[in-house]
Amino acid sequence: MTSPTLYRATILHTPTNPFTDADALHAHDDGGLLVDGGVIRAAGPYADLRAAHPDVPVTDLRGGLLLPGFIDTHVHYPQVRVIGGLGLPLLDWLDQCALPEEARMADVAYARGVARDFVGGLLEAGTTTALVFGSHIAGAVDVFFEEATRRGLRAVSGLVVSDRLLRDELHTTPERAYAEGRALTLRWHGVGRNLYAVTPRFSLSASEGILEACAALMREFPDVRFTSHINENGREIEVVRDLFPGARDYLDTYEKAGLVGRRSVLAHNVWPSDRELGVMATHHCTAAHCPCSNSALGSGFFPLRRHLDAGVPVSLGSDVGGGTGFSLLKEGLQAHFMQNLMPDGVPLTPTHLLYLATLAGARALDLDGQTGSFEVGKAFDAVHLSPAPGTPLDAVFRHASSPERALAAAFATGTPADVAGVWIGGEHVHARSEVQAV
Ligand SMILES: Nc1nc2[nH]cnc2c(=O)[nH]1
Ligand SMILES: [Zn+2]
Repeated sequence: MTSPTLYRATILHTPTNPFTDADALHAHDDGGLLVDGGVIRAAGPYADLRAAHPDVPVTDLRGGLLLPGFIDTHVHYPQVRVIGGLGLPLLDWLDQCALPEEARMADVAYARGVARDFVGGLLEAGTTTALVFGSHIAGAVDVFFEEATRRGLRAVSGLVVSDRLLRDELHTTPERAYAEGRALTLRWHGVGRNLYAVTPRFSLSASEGILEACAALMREFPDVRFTSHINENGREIEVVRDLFPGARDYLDTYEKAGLVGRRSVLAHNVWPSDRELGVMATHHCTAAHCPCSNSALGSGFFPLRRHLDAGVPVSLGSDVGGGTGFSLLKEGLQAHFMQNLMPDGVPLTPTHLLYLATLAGARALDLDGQTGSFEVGKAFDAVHLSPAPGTPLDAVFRHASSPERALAAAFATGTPADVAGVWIGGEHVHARSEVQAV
């Protein structure tokens, strides 16, 4: 475990939900966090903490912003190398870009390289916890958890299962899905920072039999998480309707199997019915909003206001590789743009964006007792944004009239190049390599 450290920085976090609490943003120009054993033991003005703990070594992070580590609630590990397949709608993009690459994960050596690229990409973007769509290949899921463990990421992931309409190499059977999922759960769930997520790809590629196998796993391991896709694209929704003639709607395909609960995260939900929103709210099931992906694949505008009015929790996802990169700053900005462009959009402030990128994700994963904000008793999961001198963001930071103004600029123009350091459970898991001036 790490020794006690006092972090000094401009600190911002949202210990509550700004969609329901006008005072959700907590900002300290010269704040302090006392961290011991990876856990935040005290928080407040730096001067007060220094006076109370005069002998503890100080890590001075002034000149930037210290935020809770970002929480990406929808991202695909095998797709990191196919980011950028722009201009195709979902089902064509899957056929032409994503699925051929996902089939390559049968080669474990290849999967190892992909896992390194993927976990490195998350950490460099400031993501400290991620709900990760694993691979259809069990060996490649092991490789992912090994790499997440090596780098210290908080990973929630599992075997992706499908038994129709993808490619033969990616199909399994309900029996094998259950057996491999069970073995992976026993190997990884609750081991270190890892948690297991039962993950049927989407109802289009999942028979009732395989959804039932997923449900059997969840009954056996009631604290695993559940994730899948829903209501992303018009054509996809039509096919699901044809495949499940007895279902009331898309959500019903998961609901009938007993897969919708407070530890369920459904990605996209661009085209929900009122019934679906009502059921998601009743079960505290989260919608993971992936605005860059929705734009890149032309999926549509996420009806955030309808989700909020119905009481459905919403978090953010990068959806790499349908999405365009790992930065949740960029996802926040794109969410803001899209709401601005909608007739009934929700005006999103920097405080909303910070919440969506942090505590909302922790709540979606039922990890808000451990991460998502800087409250005493939580793990020290943090991202230090400190732009390189001479960049426009550096100029804004140096002249910002308030921490909130600097936060707005971080969402507007920040990138992984501005992530100077990342901590998970008090461990310094990423430090930006400084480019030498020539
Ligand atoms: N965006 C996205 N949607 C999906 N629906 C089923 N699989 C996928 C995927 O890989 N990406
Ligand atoms: Zn996805």
